[in-house]
Amino acid sequence: MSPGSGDDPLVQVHDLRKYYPQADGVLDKLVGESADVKAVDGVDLTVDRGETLAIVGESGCGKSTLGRTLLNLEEVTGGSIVFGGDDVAGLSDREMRPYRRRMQMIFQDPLASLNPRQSVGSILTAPMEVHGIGNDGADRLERARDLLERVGLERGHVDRYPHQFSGGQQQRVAIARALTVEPEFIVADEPTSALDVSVQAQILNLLGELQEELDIALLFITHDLSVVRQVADRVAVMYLGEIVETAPTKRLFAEPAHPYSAALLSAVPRIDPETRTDRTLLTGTVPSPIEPPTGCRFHTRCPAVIPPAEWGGDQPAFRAAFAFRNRLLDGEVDRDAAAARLGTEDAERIATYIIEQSLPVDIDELPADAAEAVREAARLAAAGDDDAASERVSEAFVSPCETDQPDRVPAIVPGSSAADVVNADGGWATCHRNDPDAPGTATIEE
Ligand SMILES: Nc1ncnc2c1ncn2[C@@H]1O[C@H](COP(=O)(O)OP(=O)(O)OP(=O)(O)O)[C@@H](O)[C@H]1O
Repeated sequence: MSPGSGDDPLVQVHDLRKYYPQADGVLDKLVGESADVKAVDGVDLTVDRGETLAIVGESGCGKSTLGRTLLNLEEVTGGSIVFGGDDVAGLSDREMRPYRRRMQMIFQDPLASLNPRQSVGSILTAPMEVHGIGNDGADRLERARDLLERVGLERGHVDRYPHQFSGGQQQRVAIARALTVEPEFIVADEPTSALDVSVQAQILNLLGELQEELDIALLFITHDLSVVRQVADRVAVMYLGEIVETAPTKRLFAEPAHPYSAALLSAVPRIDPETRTDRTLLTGTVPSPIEPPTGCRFHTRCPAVIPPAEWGGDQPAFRAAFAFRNRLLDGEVDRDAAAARLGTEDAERIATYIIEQSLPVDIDELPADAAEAVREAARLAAAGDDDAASERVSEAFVSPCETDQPDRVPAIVPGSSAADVVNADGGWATCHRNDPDAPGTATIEE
Protein backbone atom coordinates (compact mmCIF):
# COMPACT_ATOMS: atom_id res chain seq x y z
CA MET A 1 0.00 0.00 0.00
CA SER A 2 1.48 3.32 -0.99
CA PRO A 3 1.04 6.43 1.13
CA GLY A 4 -1.79 8.61 -0.12
CA SER A 5 -3.43 5.75 -1.97
CA GLY A 6 -6.58 6.26 0.07
CA ASP A 7 -6.54 2.60 1.11
CA ASP A 8 -5.89 3.31 4.76
CA PRO A 9 -7.45 6.68 5.56
CA LEU A 10 -6.98 8.13 9.02
CA VAL A 11 -8.57 11.50 8.33
CA GLN A 12 -11.30 12.08 5.77
CA VAL A 13 -12.62 15.54 5.27
CA HIS A 14 -15.68 16.31 3.21
CA ASP A 15 -16.95 19.74 2.16
CA LEU A 16 -15.18 21.32 5.13
CA ARG A 17 -15.98 24.99 5.59
CA LYS A 18 -14.71 27.59 8.03
CA TYR A 19 -16.07 31.10 7.68
CA TYR A 20 -15.10 34.01 9.92
CA PRO A 21 -17.44 36.95 10.42
CA GLN A 22 -15.79 39.97 8.87
CA ALA A 23 -13.92 42.10 11.43
CA ASP A 24 -15.64 45.36 10.42
CA GLY A 25 -18.97 43.71 9.79
CA VAL A 26 -20.93 45.85 12.30
CA LEU A 27 -22.81 47.61 9.53
CA ASP A 28 -23.46 44.33 7.77
CA LYS A 29 -24.90 42.94 10.98
CA LEU A 30 -27.16 45.99 11.36
CA VAL A 31 -28.57 45.55 7.88
CA GLY A 32 -28.80 41.83 8.42
CA GLU A 33 -26.33 40.80 5.77
CA SER A 34 -23.38 38.62 6.52
CA ALA A 35 -20.08 39.09 4.76
CA ASP A 36 -17.97 36.23 5.98
CA VAL A 37 -14.34 35.58 5.21
CA LYS A 38 -14.53 32.18 3.54
CA ALA A 39 -11.14 31.00 4.81
CA VAL A 40 -11.84 27.33 4.06
CA ASP A 41 -14.61 26.77 1.56
CA GLY A 42 -15.59 23.24 0.63
CA VAL A 43 -12.43 21.19 1.14
CA ASP A 44 -12.33 17.44 0.46
CA LEU A 45 -9.21 15.69 1.65
CA THR A 46 -7.94 12.32 2.82
CA VAL A 47 -4.84 11.73 4.92
CA ASP A 48 -3.66 8.13 5.09
CA ARG A 49 -2.01 6.56 8.09
CA GLY A 50 1.72 7.11 7.96
CA GLU A 51 1.74 9.54 5.04
CA THR A 52 2.98 13.10 4.83
CA LEU A 53 0.58 15.36 3.02
CA ALA A 54 1.76 18.90 2.35
CA ILE A 55 -0.69 21.78 2.05
CA VAL A 56 0.76 24.56 -0.08
CA GLY A 57 -0.48 27.91 -1.32
CA GLU A 58 0.11 31.62 -1.06
CA SER A 59 -0.23 33.53 2.18
CA GLY A 60 -3.86 33.94 3.21
CA CYS A 61 -5.25 31.06 1.12
CA GLY A 62 -6.49 29.30 4.26
CA LYS A 63 -3.77 26.75 5.05
CA SER A 64 -3.52 27.46 8.77
CA THR A 65 -7.28 27.68 9.15
CA LEU A 66 -7.62 24.31 7.44
CA GLY A 67 -5.03 22.78 9.80
CA ARG A 68 -6.70 24.15 12.91
CA THR A 69 -10.19 23.28 11.73
CA LEU A 70 -9.12 19.73 10.91
CA LEU A 71 -8.13 19.31 14.54
CA ASN A 72 -11.42 20.86 15.66
CA LEU A 73 -9.53 23.72 17.28
CA GLU A 74 -11.83 26.07 15.38
CA GLU A 75 -15.59 25.79 15.33
CA VAL A 76 -16.51 24.19 12.03
CA THR A 77 -18.93 26.14 9.81
CA GLY A 78 -19.92 23.06 7.81
CA GLY A 79 -18.84 19.69 6.49
CA SER A 80 -17.44 16.59 8.12
CA ILE A 81 -14.10 15.52 9.62
CA VAL A 82 -13.95 11.77 9.98
CA PHE A 83 -11.07 10.77 12.20
CA GLY A 84 -10.38 7.07 12.60
CA GLY A 85 -13.95 6.35 11.50
CA ASP A 86 -15.76 8.90 13.72
CA ASP A 87 -17.09 12.29 12.64
CA VAL A 88 -15.52 14.75 15.09
CA ALA A 89 -16.74 17.98 13.44
CA GLY A 90 -18.54 20.10 15.98
CA LEU A 91 -17.73 17.96 19.03
CA SER A 92 -17.41 19.86 22.31
CA ASP A 93 -14.07 20.07 24.14
CA ARG A 94 -15.23 17.32 26.46
CA GLU A 95 -16.35 15.10 23.61
CA MET A 96 -13.05 15.75 21.83
CA ARG A 97 -11.01 14.61 24.82
CA PRO A 98 -10.47 10.98 23.68
CA TYR A 99 -9.42 12.21 20.24
CA ARG A 100 -7.10 14.97 21.46
CA ARG A 101 -4.49 12.47 22.50
CA ARG A 102 -4.45 11.06 18.99
CA MET A 103 -3.93 14.39 17.19
CA GLN A 104 -1.33 17.05 17.86
CA MET A 105 -0.14 20.33 16.40
CA ILE A 106 3.31 21.84 15.95
CA PHE A 107 3.47 25.59 15.34
CA GLN A 108 5.75 27.93 13.45
CA ASP A 109 7.10 29.78 16.46
CA PRO A 110 8.25 27.25 19.05
CA LEU A 111 8.95 29.81 21.76
CA ALA A 112 5.44 31.24 21.58
CA SER A 113 4.01 27.75 21.95
CA LEU A 114 6.13 26.78 24.99
CA ASN A 115 5.33 28.17 28.44
CA PRO A 116 8.45 30.16 29.44
CA ARG A 117 7.84 29.59 33.16
CA GLN A 118 7.76 25.82 32.90
CA SER A 119 10.80 23.58 32.78
CA VAL A 120 11.06 21.27 29.81
CA GLY A 121 10.35 18.38 32.17
CA SER A 122 7.03 19.97 33.18
CA ILE A 123 6.20 20.90 29.58
CA LEU A 124 6.64 17.29 28.52
CA THR A 125 5.03 15.54 31.48
CA ALA A 126 1.89 17.74 31.68
CA PRO A 127 0.17 16.24 28.58
CA MET A 128 1.08 12.73 29.78
CA GLU A 129 -0.62 13.48 33.09
CA VAL A 130 -3.75 14.82 31.40
CA HIS A 131 -4.06 11.73 29.25
CA GLY A 132 -3.07 9.22 31.92
CA ILE A 133 0.18 8.15 30.31
CA GLY A 134 2.89 6.68 32.58
CA ASN A 135 2.61 5.02 35.99
CA ASP A 136 3.70 7.94 38.14
CA GLY A 137 5.69 11.19 38.08
CA ALA A 138 9.02 9.43 37.99
CA ASP A 139 7.96 7.23 35.11
CA ARG A 140 6.68 10.26 33.14
CA LEU A 141 9.93 12.14 33.72
CA GLU A 142 11.85 9.14 32.47
CA ARG A 143 9.67 9.09 29.35
CA ALA A 144 10.36 12.81 28.91
CA ARG A 145 14.12 12.13 29.06
CA ASP A 146 13.73 9.37 26.46
CA LEU A 147 11.81 11.69 24.19
CA LEU A 148 14.41 14.45 24.48
CA GLU A 149 17.03 11.96 23.44
CA ARG A 150 14.80 10.82 20.60
CA VAL A 151 14.50 14.35 19.19
CA GLY A 152 18.25 14.94 19.39
CA LEU A 153 18.48 16.76 22.72
CA GLU A 154 20.02 15.57 25.99
CA ARG A 155 18.30 13.70 28.78
CA GLY A 156 19.50 16.31 31.26
CA HIS A 157 17.64 19.04 29.39
CA VAL A 158 14.47 18.25 31.38
CA ASP A 159 15.69 20.79 33.93
CA ARG A 160 16.13 23.61 31.46
CA TYR A 161 13.68 26.34 30.47
CA PRO A 162 12.63 27.20 26.89
CA HIS A 163 14.68 30.41 26.66
CA GLN A 164 17.85 28.44 27.37
CA PHE A 165 17.57 26.75 23.98
CA SER A 166 18.25 27.91 20.41
CA GLY A 167 15.29 28.19 17.99
CA GLY A 168 16.00 24.79 16.48
CA GLN A 169 16.27 23.19 19.92
CA GLN A 170 13.01 24.83 20.98
CA GLN A 171 11.31 23.30 17.95
CA ARG A 172 12.76 19.93 18.99
CA VAL A 173 11.17 20.41 22.42
CA ALA A 174 7.85 21.29 20.75
CA ILE A 175 8.11 18.13 18.65
CA ALA A 176 8.90 16.07 21.75
CA ARG A 177 5.84 17.56 23.44
CA ALA A 178 3.64 16.56 20.49
CA LEU A 179 5.04 13.02 20.77
CA THR A 180 4.38 12.66 24.51
CA VAL A 181 0.82 11.46 23.85
CA GLU A 182 1.84 9.03 21.08
CA PRO A 183 -0.34 10.68 18.42
CA GLU A 184 -1.46 9.13 15.15
CA PHE A 185 -1.84 12.48 13.41
CA ILE A 186 0.24 15.66 13.60
CA VAL A 187 -0.49 18.97 11.91
CA ALA A 188 2.76 20.91 11.53
CA ASP A 189 2.08 24.53 10.55
CA GLU A 190 5.18 26.05 8.94
CA PRO A 191 7.36 24.28 11.54
CA THR A 192 10.65 25.43 10.03
CA SER A 193 9.94 28.86 8.60
CA ALA A 194 11.02 30.70 11.76
CA LEU A 195 14.35 28.85 11.85
CA ASP A 196 17.75 29.51 10.29
CA VAL A 197 18.15 27.77 6.95
CA SER A 198 20.92 25.54 8.32
CA VAL A 199 18.64 24.34 11.10
CA GLN A 200 15.59 23.87 8.89
CA ALA A 201 17.00 20.77 7.19
CA GLN A 202 17.77 19.16 10.55
CA ILE A 203 14.23 19.67 11.80
CA LEU A 204 12.78 18.40 8.52
CA ASN A 205 14.95 15.30 8.74
CA LEU A 206 13.89 14.74 12.32
CA LEU A 207 10.20 15.02 11.44
CA GLY A 208 10.68 12.63 8.53
CA GLU A 209 12.48 10.04 10.68
CA LEU A 210 9.94 10.19 13.48
CA GLN A 211 7.03 10.05 11.12
CA GLU A 212 8.37 6.94 9.45
CA GLU A 213 9.44 5.24 12.65
CA LEU A 214 6.20 5.94 14.51
CA ASP A 215 3.88 5.63 11.49
CA ILE A 216 2.37 9.05 12.15
CA ALA A 217 0.20 10.78 9.55
CA LEU A 218 1.63 14.25 9.06
CA LEU A 219 -0.14 17.25 7.57
CA PHE A 220 2.63 19.64 6.70
CA ILE A 221 1.56 23.23 6.04
CA THR A 222 3.99 25.41 4.17
CA HIS A 223 4.28 28.16 1.58
CA ASP A 224 7.80 26.93 0.75
CA LEU A 225 7.70 24.45 -2.11
CA SER A 226 11.35 23.50 -1.84
CA VAL A 227 10.57 22.10 1.60
CA VAL A 228 7.66 20.11 0.19
CA ARG A 229 9.89 18.11 -2.10
CA GLN A 230 11.97 17.00 0.87
CA VAL A 231 9.19 15.86 3.13
CA ALA A 232 5.90 15.12 1.41
CA ASP A 233 4.47 11.97 -0.16
CA ARG A 234 1.58 13.96 -1.57
CA VAL A 235 0.70 17.59 -1.99
CA ALA A 236 -2.59 19.46 -1.87
CA VAL A 237 -2.47 22.87 -3.52
CA MET A 238 -4.77 25.46 -1.99
CA TYR A 239 -6.13 28.66 -3.54
CA LEU A 240 -8.65 31.01 -1.92
CA GLY A 241 -10.07 28.47 0.52
CA GLU A 242 -10.26 25.56 -1.93
CA ILE A 243 -7.98 22.67 -2.85
CA VAL A 244 -7.34 22.97 -6.60
CA GLU A 245 -5.10 19.94 -7.05
CA THR A 246 -3.77 16.96 -5.17
CA ALA A 247 -0.92 14.89 -6.55
CA PRO A 248 1.95 12.65 -5.56
CA THR A 249 4.86 15.03 -4.88
CA LYS A 250 7.05 13.72 -7.67
CA ARG A 251 4.35 14.10 -10.30
CA LEU A 252 3.33 17.53 -9.09
CA PHE A 253 6.87 18.80 -9.51
CA ALA A 254 7.31 17.12 -12.87
CA GLU A 255 3.89 17.79 -14.37
CA PRO A 256 1.44 19.91 -12.43
CA ALA A 257 -2.10 19.58 -13.75
CA HIS A 258 -3.58 22.85 -12.50
CA PRO A 259 -2.32 26.16 -13.92
CA TYR A 260 -2.11 27.55 -10.39
CA SER A 261 0.15 24.69 -9.29
CA ALA A 262 2.26 25.24 -12.39
CA ALA A 263 2.61 28.93 -11.63
CA LEU A 264 3.59 28.27 -7.99
CA LEU A 265 6.13 25.67 -9.05
CA SER A 266 7.66 27.82 -11.74
CA ALA A 267 8.85 30.15 -8.98
CA VAL A 268 10.85 27.39 -7.24
CA PRO A 269 14.55 27.44 -8.07
CA ARG A 270 15.60 24.31 -9.96
CA ILE A 271 19.04 22.79 -9.73
CA ASP A 272 18.70 20.86 -12.96
CA PRO A 273 18.69 23.31 -15.89
CA GLU A 274 17.11 20.64 -18.14
CA THR A 275 13.90 20.79 -16.18
CA ARG A 276 13.88 24.53 -15.80
CA THR A 277 10.78 26.07 -17.24
CA ASP A 278 10.02 29.69 -17.83
CA ARG A 279 8.85 31.40 -14.72
CA THR A 280 5.17 32.24 -14.84
CA LEU A 281 4.57 35.46 -13.05
CA LEU A 282 1.19 35.52 -11.47
CA THR A 283 -0.40 38.82 -12.33
CA GLY A 284 -3.39 40.48 -10.75
CA THR A 285 -4.24 40.81 -7.11
CA VAL A 286 -5.45 37.86 -5.04
CA PRO A 287 -9.22 38.30 -4.88
CA SER A 288 -10.96 38.72 -1.55
CA PRO A 289 -12.02 35.55 0.28
CA ILE A 290 -15.17 37.46 1.26
CA GLU A 291 -16.52 37.47 -2.28
CA PRO A 292 -14.43 34.96 -4.21
CA PRO A 293 -14.68 34.93 -8.02
CA THR A 294 -17.37 32.79 -9.65
CA GLY A 295 -16.54 29.64 -11.61
CA CYS A 296 -12.90 28.73 -11.14
CA ARG A 297 -11.62 31.07 -8.41
CA PHE A 298 -8.26 31.33 -10.16
CA HIS A 299 -9.72 32.62 -13.46
CA THR A 300 -8.87 36.26 -12.75
CA ARG A 301 -5.14 35.45 -12.63
CA CYS A 302 -4.89 32.29 -14.70
CA PRO A 303 -2.33 32.25 -17.50
CA ALA A 304 -4.30 29.44 -19.15
CA VAL A 305 -7.75 31.03 -18.94
CA ILE A 306 -9.94 29.50 -21.63
CA PRO A 307 -11.35 31.68 -24.41
CA PRO A 308 -15.02 31.37 -25.33
CA ALA A 309 -15.95 29.29 -28.38
CA GLU A 310 -16.50 32.37 -30.53
CA TRP A 311 -13.08 33.94 -29.79
CA GLY A 312 -11.37 34.76 -33.07
CA GLY A 313 -7.75 34.86 -31.87
CA ASP A 314 -5.33 32.67 -29.94
CA GLN A 315 -5.26 32.03 -26.19
CA PRO A 316 -2.46 34.52 -25.36
CA ALA A 317 -4.48 37.25 -27.07
CA PHE A 318 -7.56 36.31 -25.05
CA ARG A 319 -5.54 36.21 -21.88
CA ALA A 320 -4.31 39.75 -22.58
CA ALA A 321 -7.81 41.05 -23.30
CA PHE A 322 -9.08 39.29 -20.18
CA ALA A 323 -6.31 40.87 -18.07
CA PHE A 324 -7.33 44.29 -19.44
CA ARG A 325 -10.92 43.54 -18.48
CA ASN A 326 -9.96 42.46 -14.97
CA ARG A 327 -7.88 45.56 -14.38
CA LEU A 328 -10.87 47.70 -15.28
CA LEU A 329 -13.19 45.64 -13.09
CA ASP A 330 -10.75 45.77 -10.17
CA GLY A 331 -10.67 49.57 -10.37
CA GLU A 332 -6.99 49.56 -11.27
CA VAL A 333 -7.50 51.95 -14.21
CA ASP A 334 -7.24 55.51 -12.95
CA ARG A 335 -8.04 58.09 -15.63
CA ASP A 336 -7.19 61.04 -13.34
CA ALA A 337 -3.75 59.62 -12.68
CA ALA A 338 -3.34 59.08 -16.44
CA ALA A 339 -4.39 62.68 -17.17
CA ALA A 340 -1.99 64.02 -14.53
CA ARG A 341 0.80 61.86 -15.87
CA LEU A 342 0.23 63.02 -19.45
CA GLY A 343 -0.47 66.61 -18.44
CA THR A 344 -3.54 66.74 -20.68
CA GLU A 345 -7.31 66.31 -20.62
CA ASP A 346 -7.33 65.09 -24.21
CA ALA A 347 -9.64 62.05 -23.99
CA GLU A 348 -8.16 60.22 -26.96
CA ARG A 349 -4.62 60.49 -25.58
CA ILE A 350 -5.78 59.34 -22.16
CA ALA A 351 -7.57 56.37 -23.73
CA THR A 352 -4.42 55.40 -25.65
CA TYR A 353 -2.38 55.66 -22.47
CA ILE A 354 -4.87 53.49 -20.57
CA ILE A 355 -4.56 50.80 -23.26
CA GLU A 356 -0.76 50.96 -23.20
CA GLN A 357 -0.70 50.63 -19.44
CA SER A 358 -3.38 48.00 -18.98
CA LEU A 359 -3.32 45.76 -22.04
CA PRO A 360 -0.33 43.39 -21.79
CA VAL A 361 0.05 43.04 -25.59
CA ASP A 362 0.01 45.39 -28.53
CA ILE A 363 -3.62 46.09 -29.41
CA ASP A 364 -2.98 44.98 -33.02
CA GLU A 365 -2.43 41.44 -31.73
CA LEU A 366 -6.11 41.19 -30.78
CA PRO A 367 -8.83 40.15 -33.23
CA ALA A 368 -10.50 43.23 -34.75
CA ASP A 369 -13.73 43.05 -32.73
CA ALA A 370 -11.81 42.55 -29.46
CA ALA A 371 -9.52 45.49 -30.27
CA GLU A 372 -12.59 47.62 -30.90
CA ALA A 373 -14.09 46.60 -27.54
CA VAL A 374 -10.83 47.52 -25.78
CA ARG A 375 -10.75 50.91 -27.53
CA GLU A 376 -14.37 51.65 -26.66
CA ALA A 377 -13.88 50.67 -23.04
CA ALA A 378 -10.72 52.77 -22.79
CA ARG A 379 -12.60 55.78 -24.23
CA LEU A 380 -15.39 55.32 -21.70
CA ALA A 381 -12.84 55.08 -18.89
CA ALA A 382 -11.03 58.16 -20.23
CA ALA A 383 -14.38 60.01 -20.13
CA GLY A 384 -14.69 59.03 -16.47
CA ASP A 385 -17.49 56.50 -16.97
CA ASP A 386 -15.97 53.50 -15.26
CA ASP A 387 -19.27 51.66 -15.00
CA ALA A 388 -19.89 51.78 -18.74
CA ALA A 389 -16.26 50.81 -19.40
CA SER A 390 -16.59 47.82 -17.08
CA GLU A 391 -19.82 46.81 -18.70
CA ARG A 392 -18.27 46.97 -22.18
CA VAL A 393 -15.37 44.64 -21.32
CA SER A 394 -17.59 42.37 -19.22
CA GLU A 395 -19.78 41.57 -22.19
CA ALA A 396 -16.90 41.44 -24.66
CA PHE A 397 -14.56 39.09 -22.78
CA VAL A 398 -16.24 36.18 -21.04
CA SER A 399 -14.50 32.91 -20.24
CA PRO A 400 -16.13 29.59 -19.41
CA CYS A 401 -13.69 29.55 -16.48
CA GLU A 402 -15.70 32.40 -15.01
CA THR A 403 -19.18 31.13 -15.72
CA ASP A 404 -18.80 27.41 -14.99
CA GLN A 405 -17.56 25.84 -11.77
CA PRO A 406 -14.91 23.24 -12.64
CA ASP A 407 -15.53 19.71 -11.42
CA ARG A 408 -12.98 17.74 -9.49
CA VAL A 409 -11.58 15.37 -12.12
CA PRO A 410 -8.61 12.98 -12.36
CA ALA A 411 -5.49 14.94 -13.18
CA ILE A 412 -4.56 14.91 -16.81
CA VAL A 413 -0.97 15.83 -17.24
CA PRO A 414 0.01 17.95 -20.22
CA GLY A 415 0.91 15.89 -23.25
CA SER A 416 -1.09 12.83 -22.20
CA SER A 417 -4.41 11.89 -23.66
CA ALA A 418 -7.27 11.67 -21.19
CA ALA A 419 -7.67 7.94 -21.74
CA ASP A 420 -4.08 7.13 -20.73
CA VAL A 421 -4.15 8.74 -17.40
CA VAL A 422 -7.57 8.21 -15.93
CA ASN A 423 -6.69 8.61 -12.32
CA ALA A 424 -3.38 6.87 -12.81
CA ASP A 425 -1.86 8.30 -9.65
CA GLY A 426 -4.92 9.18 -7.59
CA GLY A 427 -4.36 12.89 -8.13
CA TRP A 428 -7.10 15.28 -9.18
CA ALA A 429 -7.46 18.86 -10.21
CA THR A 430 -10.31 21.32 -10.51
CA CYS A 431 -9.59 22.89 -13.88
CA HIS A 432 -11.72 22.85 -17.01
CA ARG A 433 -8.59 22.00 -18.96
CA ASN A 434 -8.52 18.69 -17.13
CA ASP A 435 -12.08 17.87 -17.93
CA PRO A 436 -12.76 16.62 -21.44
CA ASP A 437 -16.46 17.25 -20.87
CA ALA A 438 -16.11 20.80 -19.63
CA PRO A 439 -17.63 23.66 -21.60
CA GLY A 440 -15.23 25.54 -23.82
CA THR A 441 -12.42 22.99 -23.70
CA ALA A 442 -12.92 22.43 -27.42
CA THR A 443 -11.33 25.82 -27.94
CA ILE A 444 -8.09 24.85 -26.18
CA GLU A 445 -5.06 24.78 -28.40
CA GLU A 446 -1.83 23.62 -26.80
N1 LIG B 1 -9.49 34.43 13.42
C1 LIG B 1 -9.76 34.96 12.22
N2 LIG B 1 -10.70 35.90 12.08
C2 LIG B 1 -11.00 36.45 10.88
N3 LIG B 1 -10.37 36.11 9.73
C3 LIG B 1 -9.40 35.20 9.80
C4 LIG B 1 -9.02 34.56 11.05
N4 LIG B 1 -8.01 33.68 10.81
C5 LIG B 1 -7.77 33.76 9.47
N5 LIG B 1 -8.59 34.66 8.88
C6 LIG B 1 -8.63 35.00 7.44
O1 LIG B 1 -8.82 33.78 6.75
C7 LIG B 1 -8.03 33.77 5.56
C8 LIG B 1 -7.10 32.57 5.59
O2 LIG B 1 -6.11 32.79 6.60
P1 LIG B 1 -5.02 31.68 6.99
O3 LIG B 1 -4.16 32.24 8.08
O4 LIG B 1 -5.70 30.40 7.24
O5 LIG B 1 -4.18 31.57 5.64
P2 LIG B 1 -2.73 30.95 5.43
O6 LIG B 1 -2.76 30.37 4.07
O7 LIG B 1 -2.37 30.07 6.55
O8 LIG B 1 -1.82 32.24 5.43
P3 LIG B 1 -0.36 32.44 6.08
O9 LIG B 1 0.56 31.55 5.30
O10 LIG B 1 -0.11 33.90 5.86
O11 LIG B 1 -0.50 32.05 7.52
C9 LIG B 1 -7.32 35.11 5.50
O12 LIG B 1 -8.08 35.97 4.69
C10 LIG B 1 -7.33 35.57 6.94
O13 LIG B 1 -7.31 36.97 7.00
